[in-house]
Amino acid sequence: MAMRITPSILNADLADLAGEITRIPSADGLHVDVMDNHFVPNLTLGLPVVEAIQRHTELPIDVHLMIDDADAWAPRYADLGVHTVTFHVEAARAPIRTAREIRRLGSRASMALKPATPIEPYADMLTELDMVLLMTVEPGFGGQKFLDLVLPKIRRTRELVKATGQEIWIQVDGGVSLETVERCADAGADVFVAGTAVYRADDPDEMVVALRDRAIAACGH
Ligand SMILES: O=C(CO)[C@H](O)[C@H](O)COP(=O)(O)O
Repeated sequence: MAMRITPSILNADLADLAGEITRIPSADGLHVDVMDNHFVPNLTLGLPVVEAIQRHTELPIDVHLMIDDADAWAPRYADLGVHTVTFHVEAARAPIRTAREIRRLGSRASMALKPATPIEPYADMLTELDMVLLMTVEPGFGGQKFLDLVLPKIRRTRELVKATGQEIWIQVDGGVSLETVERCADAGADVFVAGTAVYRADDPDEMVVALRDRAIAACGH
């Protein structure tokens, strides 16, 4: 199974995004956190900045919407032609319709769950998704401590994904580091968002490679 590292730019130098992106050529994608100061208590960037980032990288862009009214906004990001659009189930009134709309517009559809949101109620809609994002911190800020309590949910999600017979990626986001990546991979994750670990490293690209190597070594599924 492929293990993918998608660094989050949240902890990069946001005033030099174009430069920061060039520091991670080995990444499998670029994770862009969109926050609205309503769904989460933090504010980052929106459509115009994502559009600008697209002009500066060939990396697949993975937009993580931490915003209210996900049903209305998610298609606007898919319309930009990004690789993946992730919306939070807690912010969506019609998650199946929204996932279908993202796919119809040509992006991969992904749904995120906060640490306390269970996966079981959404088992039947997994086939509408290309990826499930399991938050391993409360969404809103980089640099938080990884929540071990999410590990059983990663295992359960892997079981449910296996049962679909489809290739649905499981992404983890928050506190992912050289210390925690193995636990996530062993539990069943295959896409890893890392912000602080990558952008606070002396050599961010070396850290991307090291994280992926550890994930591959620990993959227990
Ligand atoms: O979605 C996020 C916060 O809501 C970030 O992507 C995440 O926290 C990554 O940062 P770090 O690796 O520093 O935890």
